[in-house]
Amino acid sequence: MLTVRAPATSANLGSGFDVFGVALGTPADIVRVERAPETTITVTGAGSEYIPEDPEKNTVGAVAKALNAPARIRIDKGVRPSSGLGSSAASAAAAAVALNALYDRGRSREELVPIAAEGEALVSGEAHADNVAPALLGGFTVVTDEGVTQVDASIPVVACLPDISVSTRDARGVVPESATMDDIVDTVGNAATLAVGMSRNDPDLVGRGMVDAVVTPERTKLIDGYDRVREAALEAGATGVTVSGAGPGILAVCRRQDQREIASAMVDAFDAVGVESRAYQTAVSEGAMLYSDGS
Ligand SMILES: Nc1ncnc2c1ncn2[C@@H]1O[C@H](COP(=O)(O)OP(=O)(O)O)[C@@H](O)[C@H]1O
Ligand SMILES: N[C@@H](CCOP(=O)(O)O)C(=O)O
Repeated sequence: MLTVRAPATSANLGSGFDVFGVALGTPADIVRVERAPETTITVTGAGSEYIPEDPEKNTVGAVAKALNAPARIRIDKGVRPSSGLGSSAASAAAAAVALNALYDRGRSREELVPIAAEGEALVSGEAHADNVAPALLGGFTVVTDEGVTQVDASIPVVACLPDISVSTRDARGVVPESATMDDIVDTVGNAATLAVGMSRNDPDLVGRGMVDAVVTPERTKLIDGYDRVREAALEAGATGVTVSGAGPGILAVCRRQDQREIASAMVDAFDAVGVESRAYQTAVSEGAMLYSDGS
């Protein structure tokens, strides 16, 4: 049996829609695999009641099919589905690493990115790889049609997850089909600033580069209390705040000393609009880890 832990991820970071992503230290999914004649899946943990165990409908089933690696797969969810924290991607990335090792497929982590993205196509309609790339490679990743660029980074963040659900498929439905040239120029500048900030481990530059006037404003309408929570986080010292992935999670970038206060300000702000939430005080961290061979 092989066990893999794959982390939650936060995609987009505002200015990098469908391109940027980071691996988070917590939460994470744990996936265990054993060889079997046919793929079977069991799911326990956070939000497992909303996750299909049918291999045709679960992201890990798509990965097992793509690697031609049938297995008994057990998923222990730490990342709640429809969270904006790459829940479906965490399972897919973990399964890709585990099944690649179980069947000695010899694929590199980079080669596993499009395979894990097959799972995303299954649940959100498009094989966007901006969650599976950081879940597999760790740090900060830039995904384009030409491939993936990765840098290790260690930026403190608070990921605040309200007790509401927004499906990635629905949130992709509100993405505008076009943008003005002014907005495109601003977005390129912000994205470049953010990427430099990641490579320097500079929370100020990263926060400044998270601003996006194209996709994010449409998605914040789906999150009760977003403006209030964002203001509260900025007042408590966050250097930048945006929607995590497709939402409803909200990501605040910060300096380590401000992290605790930001977490409590965000939870209080959601509370003030009648929404329960939980805040993860974490950081940009490493990718999927192959834990053990218990056989
Ligand atoms: N292994 C899995 N983990 C989480 N969600 C899964 C998995 N397999 C299929 N799903 C489905 O994917 C959807 C959640 O994915 P998505 O909307 O992209 O949310 P998230 O942003 O948390 O990844 C839910 O409908 C869920 O049932
Ligand atoms: N780029 C995608 C990312 C979705 O992330 P998720 O964590 O919400 O699945 C998008 O913005 O649609």
